Amino acid sequence: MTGQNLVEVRDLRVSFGRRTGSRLHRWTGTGTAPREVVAVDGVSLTVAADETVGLVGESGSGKTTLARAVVGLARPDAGTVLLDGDRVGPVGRRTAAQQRAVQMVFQDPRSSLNPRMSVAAIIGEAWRTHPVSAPAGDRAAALRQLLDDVGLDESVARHRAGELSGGQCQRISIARALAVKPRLLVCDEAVSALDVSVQAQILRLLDDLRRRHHLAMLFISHDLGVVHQIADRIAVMRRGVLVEEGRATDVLGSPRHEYTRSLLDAALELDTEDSPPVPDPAGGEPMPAGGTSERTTER
Ligand SMILES: Nc1ncnc2c1ncn2[C@@H]1O[C@H](COP(=O)(O)OP(=O)(O)OP(=O)(O)O)[C@@H](O)[C@H]1O
Repeated sequence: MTGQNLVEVRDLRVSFGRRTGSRLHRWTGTGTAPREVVAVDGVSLTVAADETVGLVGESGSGKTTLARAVVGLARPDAGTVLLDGDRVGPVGRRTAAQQRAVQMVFQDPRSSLNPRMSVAAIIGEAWRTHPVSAPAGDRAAALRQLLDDVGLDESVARHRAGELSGGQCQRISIARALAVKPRLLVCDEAVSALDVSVQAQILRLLDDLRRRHHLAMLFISHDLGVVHQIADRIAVMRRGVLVEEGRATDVLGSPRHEYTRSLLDAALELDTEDSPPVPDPAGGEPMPAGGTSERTTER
């Protein structure tokens, strides 16, 4: 560990369908796992405090599995995840402080929140799970502040999650993560399920929050246009392997790996009709944002 690295992943390997009986490696498709799938194959990656690392790659390249291992939701076959230089295991083996330090924001904000719970109850539950982060004094004021931080009116606190729009739900997911005062936010396709205009708002919010709260971020997306807007560094994954990694401007401006070039070409070829253009860091044609994302309307 280099001192300022908050998270360091070393030679991580995660596979599925190998260890039968392991709940963490249970096949989640239909029928039985046909064969071993090596989702993450010897990946090393660091995220420094205050840094946003974008993790890109096509569907199935292993991004989510790597993220889940960082959060502690997937158990590696080999390799290590270090947090502040200390080796950390899966969730059950992490200290409360280690669990609190790494929070995840998922792709589908609606399914990651209980639709019957009020926003106040959702945040209250986060504080109950991690009491050390719960406000010592006025909880209502702390809740108002949290909602204000994510750009929501205090009246939202009374609403059930099921009554909110997709964009509002994602703001609540972010507020729930922030409530426990994490140091790393792992965002897994956190804007992919949102309408393009809402995507831009949530991206701005995340960028603003990470600066104000001095957060590090691992931002996962298959959409280079989106990652370009937020990442300081970009890591490119293909078939479980990290093929390229570097400063965002370098990776996007002069990609070294053929696969990165093909991702860039695909992004530039997309129909940009409803996507706000993103300036090309190399000074060339603008890159579309949100072009390859699934899109749903907010409600
Ligand atoms: N629970 C699981 N059981 C078996 N195989 C899995 C499981 N989760 C992921 N995989 C496999 O691991 C590989 C990597 O999947 P992963 O979801 O990590 O990729 P990804 O890059 O995040 O893709 P996507 O963007 O589509 O989510 C894929 O081949 C996938 O089918």
